[in-house]
Amino acid sequence: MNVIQTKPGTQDTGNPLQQLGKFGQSPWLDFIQRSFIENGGLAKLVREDGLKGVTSNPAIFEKAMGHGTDYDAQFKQIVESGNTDVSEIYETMAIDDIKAAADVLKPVWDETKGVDGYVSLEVSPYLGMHTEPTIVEARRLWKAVGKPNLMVKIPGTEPGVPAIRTAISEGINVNVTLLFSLDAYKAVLEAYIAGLEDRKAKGESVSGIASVASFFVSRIDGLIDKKIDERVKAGDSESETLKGLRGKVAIANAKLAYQHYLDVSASPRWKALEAAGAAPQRLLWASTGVKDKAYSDTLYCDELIGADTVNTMPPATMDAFRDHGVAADTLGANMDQARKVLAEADRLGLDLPGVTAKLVKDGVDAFADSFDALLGAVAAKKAAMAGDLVATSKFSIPAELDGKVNEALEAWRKDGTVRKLWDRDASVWTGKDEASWLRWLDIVDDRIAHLSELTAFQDEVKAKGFTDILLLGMGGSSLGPEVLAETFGQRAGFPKLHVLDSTDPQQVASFERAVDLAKTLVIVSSKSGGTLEPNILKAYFFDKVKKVAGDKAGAQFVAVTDPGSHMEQVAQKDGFWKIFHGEKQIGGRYSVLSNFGMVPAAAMGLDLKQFLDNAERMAKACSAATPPKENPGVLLGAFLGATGNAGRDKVTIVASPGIHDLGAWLEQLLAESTGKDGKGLVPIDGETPASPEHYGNDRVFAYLRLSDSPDAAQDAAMKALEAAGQPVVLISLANTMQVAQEFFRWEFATAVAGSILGINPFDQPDVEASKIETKKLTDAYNQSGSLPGETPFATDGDFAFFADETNAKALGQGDLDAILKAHLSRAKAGDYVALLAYVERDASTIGWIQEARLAIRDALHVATAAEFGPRFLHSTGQAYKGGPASGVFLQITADDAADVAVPDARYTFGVVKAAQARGDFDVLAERGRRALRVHIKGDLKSGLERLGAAIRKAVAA
Ligand SMILES: O=C(CO)[C@@H](O)[C@H](O)[C@H](O)[C@H](O)COP(=O)(O)O
Ligand SMILES: O=C[C@H](O)COP(=O)(O)O
Repeated sequence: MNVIQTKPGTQDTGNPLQQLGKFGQSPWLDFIQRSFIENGGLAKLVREDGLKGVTSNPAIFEKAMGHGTDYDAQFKQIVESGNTDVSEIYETMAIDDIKAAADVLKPVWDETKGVDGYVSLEVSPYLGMHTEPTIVEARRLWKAVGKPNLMVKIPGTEPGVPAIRTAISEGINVNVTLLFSLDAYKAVLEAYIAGLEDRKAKGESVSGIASVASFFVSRIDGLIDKKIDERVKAGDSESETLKGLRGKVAIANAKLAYQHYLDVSASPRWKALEAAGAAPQRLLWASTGVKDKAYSDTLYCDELIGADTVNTMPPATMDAFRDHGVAADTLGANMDQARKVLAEADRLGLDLPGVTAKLVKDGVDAFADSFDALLGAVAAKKAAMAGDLVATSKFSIPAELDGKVNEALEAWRKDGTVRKLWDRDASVWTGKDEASWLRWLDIVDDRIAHLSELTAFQDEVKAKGFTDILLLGMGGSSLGPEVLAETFGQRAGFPKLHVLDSTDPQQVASFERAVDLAKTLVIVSSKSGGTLEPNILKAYFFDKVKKVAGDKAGAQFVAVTDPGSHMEQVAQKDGFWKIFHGEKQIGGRYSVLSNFGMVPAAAMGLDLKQFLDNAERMAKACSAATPPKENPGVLLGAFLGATGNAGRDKVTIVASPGIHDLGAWLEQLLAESTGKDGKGLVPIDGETPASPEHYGNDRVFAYLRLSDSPDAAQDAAMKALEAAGQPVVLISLANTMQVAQEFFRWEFATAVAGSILGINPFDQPDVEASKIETKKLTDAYNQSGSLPGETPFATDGDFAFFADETNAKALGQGDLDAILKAHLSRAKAGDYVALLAYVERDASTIGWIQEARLAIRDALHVATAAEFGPRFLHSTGQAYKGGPASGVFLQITADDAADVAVPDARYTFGVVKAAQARGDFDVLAERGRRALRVHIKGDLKSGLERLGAAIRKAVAA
């Protein structure tokens, strides 16, 4: 704005700007910028040119804040003062500008007794089409600025009109923006009058309330002239008349609006309000910068000067008008000519109503676009300033996919879907019950608010001197805690966390041996409280602890469960030390930042404040106000969703050794959330990365890299994959505490990907199916003392092979080698092979399954999953049964060397595990999946060795 210069010698006679006052028009400035206020530029205009007001809009703030360094100092201070989201940053800075400008203009307000001296601040452009939120926002801004010379800008759209009436009736000064048509203006003036009448009816004063109606000018000519030019170019027979209308329609339209103002001002209805002290709602000419260089640059000033009006001019227009504008009473003149112009425009079919309707819509959209750009710039600046305080993501996407990801991001921006998501709008997904599953969005704030309960528990656990914590749970209730245990290890002065999520009798016995039950805190973790595994595991360990602690066993038990669950009743009956509640509106796989993760985190001695602050940082980065391209959760979700839709549905997770277990948690989040209705993402965790030729074109790679201790081989492999054109997202965590950020980022991304894939990411229909089949089998066992008989379709020594009829037919009657060859050779490009082992999960079985899966991957170039039952049933099991039918499944069961009894039940852990394997297999078969079960009799170790050799042989060329 320092381009504005007062011409020497104009002070005495008054330059054109100064002369406007003589004709009853107030010049306002359509511009705001911090440096311009701070360097005295604004005050100078007031002092020297008689400037009487300032208007701002989202586009103006975008220009001010989105570029340059004016706001850097305050920006830094806000970012450093705590966790803020981008809209809070924008608003703090915008409100400070508005307040500062209001202070500069306050003397004008005083002198003119509230006629002039206003500064306008617009409600969020995202609200333009919603009445109630607009009212709420107008009240909020009015209060936040707290200056008598503020005007809140509200769009004069159909939904805006009732908001204007309410705001006026509440004594809020209103600048009505985005007015293009006479009809819209009439409705707005009516709302103003009705708002004042409402006050009067309530016995409240109507004086001291100010309003302007911002009627946009140049944009109308912009569209009409374009139509004219097209018609002329096409050789329209009325070309000459059409050309004569260029640059005339907008002014004629404005003149008619002014006539309406005059008519209404003379009406008895208005006179009554005026007598009671009401001020008129003046017409303000906006959009007065000339767009067509062929016109005089003061066109929309010179022609629109009249009493009781305002012209808000962009800086360049103000400079031009000061320099060579002509101040004269023009607005009421040549009315016949104006009417003629409009009649001609109508006759020639230029469709002014259609043009103004389009301009309203375009105007709302354009302000939203500007706001997106502004918030995007704020977000980018914030991210740069945060450095590695927030884990970063970098995408490497081949061109053909990049377009699809960008399309998804742009669609999310245009449709305001991030805001809809945060508004819990189920239409983001399938429009079913999704809104009831979104409490995870604000659970971090909730836990921070209740931090003292968790830290008190932490202190008590420490004081009690437990040596171990045994957490019993499945899926969402165990995998989050497992990440904590694996990532952070034992903390000084606190017990060691062990997570048991198996019904394998050997595994149960191993865990029992690993802890000193007299000094162990047992956390029973089940959201529903009805899941079979945690219930029988609780029964087992409660019995065992009773043996060492007698009646005081309950004092070593804590339950984490949803309010009113069966587990809560059990815990109450058995006198558990504590019961922590989960949130019913959070599904298990989204529960890690609720008590399901935070209670074990507290017990193991994690710094909860630091952990939750980290999670909050990411939650803020993913906020409703952060546009998709800067929103880490949306970026990742769009990447996963759009590439998934393009056939790259195997999400291959590679994580640095220090955070390796994140993959197990991610598997359940992605697979359970998206793998349904025959669609979805199939997570591939723990596959050691290989050179590019080992992969097909059905993959995307997510590399979670711990910057302080990366793995060189992983780095090299991922670089090679990027170079080979595989889509890769590199997520860099500065330290292990940032796993808290990844929990939130990936939850958000999964919800976004679910929307793009067109599924409900919050149900798990196919997990339930397996549970039902398992229950049938355990019920049968309880009645008869044995599981229903089954006959293998083939046997080979210690191996027995089971399958449904269709699979059995496809696999034939051969020996181990032949059957495995027949089965594994069914895996073609784009398929995946999943090994599902129902055996103890320990170093040696993990080593075995890894070796087997890598042999398959390297020979067949297909994705592989290496899973242990029953834990995967609460995780990837959903996608295997409900997701894309591209899986080839090899289920591995074995005789149990020793079984373990379940208290008060006829069945044993071994029976439960067998029922789970069979139940799941039945559902896989029923879904037409390619599935084979191989049962190992006798010694497990040698059986696995032989099976491994057969697998390698089967896939060898
Ligand atoms: O509405 C007001 C003032 O009330 C203005 O700030 C208004 O937004 C601006 O004049 C226009 O957006 C500028 O229009 P244009 O030059 O982009 O056509
Ligand atoms: O992912 C959730 C598992 O199916 C366990 O459910 P739960 O927490 O209700 O026991």
